[in-house]
Amino acid sequence: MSISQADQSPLVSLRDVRFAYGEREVLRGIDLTVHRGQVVAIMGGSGCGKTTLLRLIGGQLRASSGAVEVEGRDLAHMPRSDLYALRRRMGMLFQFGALFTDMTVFDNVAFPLREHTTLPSGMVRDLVMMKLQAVGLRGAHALKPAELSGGMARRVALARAVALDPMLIMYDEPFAGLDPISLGVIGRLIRRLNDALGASSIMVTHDVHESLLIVDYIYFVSEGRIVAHGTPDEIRASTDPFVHQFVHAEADGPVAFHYPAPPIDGLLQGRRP
Ligand SMILES: Nc1ncnc2c1ncn2[C@@H]1O[C@H](COP(=O)(O)OP(=O)(O)OP(=O)(O)O)[C@@H](O)[C@H]1O
Repeated sequence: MSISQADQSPLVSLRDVRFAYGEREVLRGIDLTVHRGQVVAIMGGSGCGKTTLLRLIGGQLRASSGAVEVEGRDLAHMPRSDLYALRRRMGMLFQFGALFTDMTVFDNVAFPLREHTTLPSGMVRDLVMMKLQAVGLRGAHALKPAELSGGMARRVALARAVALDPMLIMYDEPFAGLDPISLGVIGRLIRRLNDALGASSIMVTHDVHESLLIVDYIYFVSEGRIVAHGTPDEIRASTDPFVHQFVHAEADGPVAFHYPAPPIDGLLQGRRP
């Protein structure tokens, strides 16, 4: 990212954001910034609130307190019509990027264009083919999802997520279930599509190694709080125990491997808990 980009106001800014599902507080004061042009990763253990963060940024959920701003506008104070217009400029790739199984690859990618625009069919065709070309699957346009490998299906889901040329692309676990080669391909595509579209991207992921290769900045979330953040170089050099556990895939550390239990000694040799 160039210095001039960094100087601009952030595209996404969360300040002291709290959120609860009913009585259950999930986010407990989140501060997070995404600058224009950046690819940012949000990492953390299962259930720590990562997907909830994406939903807040996408305007599908409203913060209990604090501010969620996109392009400098607080989503909580935006008229509904403006929020819908804003959402159309966000691309989303949900967990496993489910495709419509009864539609061809072409129709899957064309879907958002047909839903949200009145473009003539010739232009829809050109746009779909350009997006499929960008993910290397123009030749697969007539196939059905069942005829694709997992990595190919994910690439189609990527093409669909960027069909409307979003300013912000959000990915929920884009690497889930992929083999190591497909994972590398998807990672590089996320970076390339971001840069080619002049967009910004946020991805929720467990894959720290792939993230370190492609992102500009990483936030670590634990128990609803940001516990560490930094550039890939800062994260690699970090001595923070939480970061260390993630980067070195250690089973135990601040994120416990064991569900809380009494010491095992008393359980062995036939003794009862
Ligand atoms: N609609 C809901 N109603 C009530 N609780 C919810 C709801 N959605 C999520 N939760 C709870 O909120 C917490 C955070 O969920 P979230 O999906 O944001 O976590 P996550 O970090 O994305 O998890 P994972 O990595 O496992 O997908 C979890 O404990 C979850 O059970």
